[in-house]
Amino acid sequence: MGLFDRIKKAFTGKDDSEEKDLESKSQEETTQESDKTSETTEQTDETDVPKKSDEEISVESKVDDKDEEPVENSQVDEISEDTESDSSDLKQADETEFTEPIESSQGEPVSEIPESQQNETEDENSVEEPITEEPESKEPEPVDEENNEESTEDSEPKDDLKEYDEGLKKSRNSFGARFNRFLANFRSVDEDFFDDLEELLIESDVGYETAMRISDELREEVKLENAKKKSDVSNVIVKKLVDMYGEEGKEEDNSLKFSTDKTPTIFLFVGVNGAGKTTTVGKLAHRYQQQGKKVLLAAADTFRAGAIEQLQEWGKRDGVPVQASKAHTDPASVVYDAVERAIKEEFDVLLVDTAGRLQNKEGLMRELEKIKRVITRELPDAPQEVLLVLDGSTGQNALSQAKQFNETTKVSGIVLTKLDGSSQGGIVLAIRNELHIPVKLVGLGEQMDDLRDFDPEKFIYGLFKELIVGASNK
Ligand SMILES: Nc1nc2c(ncn2[C@@H]2O[C@H](COP(=O)(O)OP(=O)(O)OP(=O)(O)O)[C@@H](O)[C@H]2O)c(=O)[nH]1
Repeated sequence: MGLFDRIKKAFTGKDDSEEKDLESKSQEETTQESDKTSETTEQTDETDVPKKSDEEISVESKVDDKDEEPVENSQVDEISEDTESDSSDLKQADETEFTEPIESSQGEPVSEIPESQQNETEDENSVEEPITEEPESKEPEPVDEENNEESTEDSEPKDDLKEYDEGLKKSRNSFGARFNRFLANFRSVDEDFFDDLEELLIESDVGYETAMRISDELREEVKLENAKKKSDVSNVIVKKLVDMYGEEGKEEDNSLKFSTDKTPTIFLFVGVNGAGKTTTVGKLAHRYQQQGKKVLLAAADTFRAGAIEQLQEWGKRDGVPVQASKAHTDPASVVYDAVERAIKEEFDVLLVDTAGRLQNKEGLMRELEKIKRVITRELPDAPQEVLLVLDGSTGQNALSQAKQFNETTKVSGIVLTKLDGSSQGGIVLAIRNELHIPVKLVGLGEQMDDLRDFDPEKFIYGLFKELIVGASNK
């Protein structure tokens, strides 16, 4: 069973093949009924349906012809080579102070989907209905600074599925609206159909290569599945997207690696400034601290003014110590001190926050290499993870940043942040299909517990919910 059918079965209780069986059964029954009652008409050719409904669209013969398909390069977003200029756009975000209420309790993963949720999903709009903006979720009430501790204890843990569902609402609406506009324009599956489909996919950040691959494979599939109605075509497209994603990720291990002996586990966080490194370090420290682990943070961004204080602020909120030095100290020496301390004082986890920007790109990459060498010299199995933090809302820039970082600093996993924002979501498909670096964590908000282990099935459901469930309401 492909990923699409697995997700559909988990969330609606039935998969496509069962639906098709049901459909053909009911069609058979209807035919038998009409045979009995019909007094006159004898249908000689079963495929020749005399009256086509408005929705039906013909698959033209040229669908076959792959070579003739025009590929418009101009549709492809230019991928910026310069991470420093990418990051300058994000600079403003640095200034944000952490004034949000502190929420606590790491949500534990839920394996079962609550029944109430299943029923709810079955009532969702079908794909042919425009997906209207869902109402924004209610902002959490601000919490009085002095009462933080009390509310931390009282707050309910968020469950994973709900977090994915709520966190991906904007991305889902944006993809859904785009997809509906695309479907609304269609009358037939011809060359224009494939041009528009490629445009839709590229705009949704799935990446150029992936968009072309999906488009090519769909030519065959639309024919094979004999997709004529809009709902059939839509189903084939979403199924293809999801199944291809499942296929590409078969060998992928999304779990975080830990030290296998008594030595501390070290995670090194890299990425351009503003991507969300410090926030992710703060969120993860909170998680491990809540699990009873002894956590140390290292402030190895000694370049950006305010970066050390920002991490120290997180340390205070999390109740964990921060190894820091004065601004402009050699970051490798801060990391050396942190590793020594982590070993000596038997910390379980050391999280290292690094600079997102130096005078130039080469300098940054050299610095990251030096930090890694210092760690490995002290603890040969560390760092257990080099996590590249990418801002999910920067689309294709995130992909080019990942390529650059991976060339110089071997990245073991990706943290995709700000998926609760205006991300198109497709970047997750592009990362898997084009980079093959596993996404390990996702940021679904700014609060302390808005960091989740990446769960591909919940992510895909969160992103395509209406389209997957809608496909069962054909
Ligand atoms: N909505 C949302 N905002 C996030 C998320 N993760 C981080 N942010 C915000 O993004 C902004 C930048 O985050 P930082 O953690 O300072 O980024 P950084 O990579 O450490 O930046 P430098 O320290 O300059 O290298 C802050 O305002 C964070 O609150 C997320 O998952 N969702």
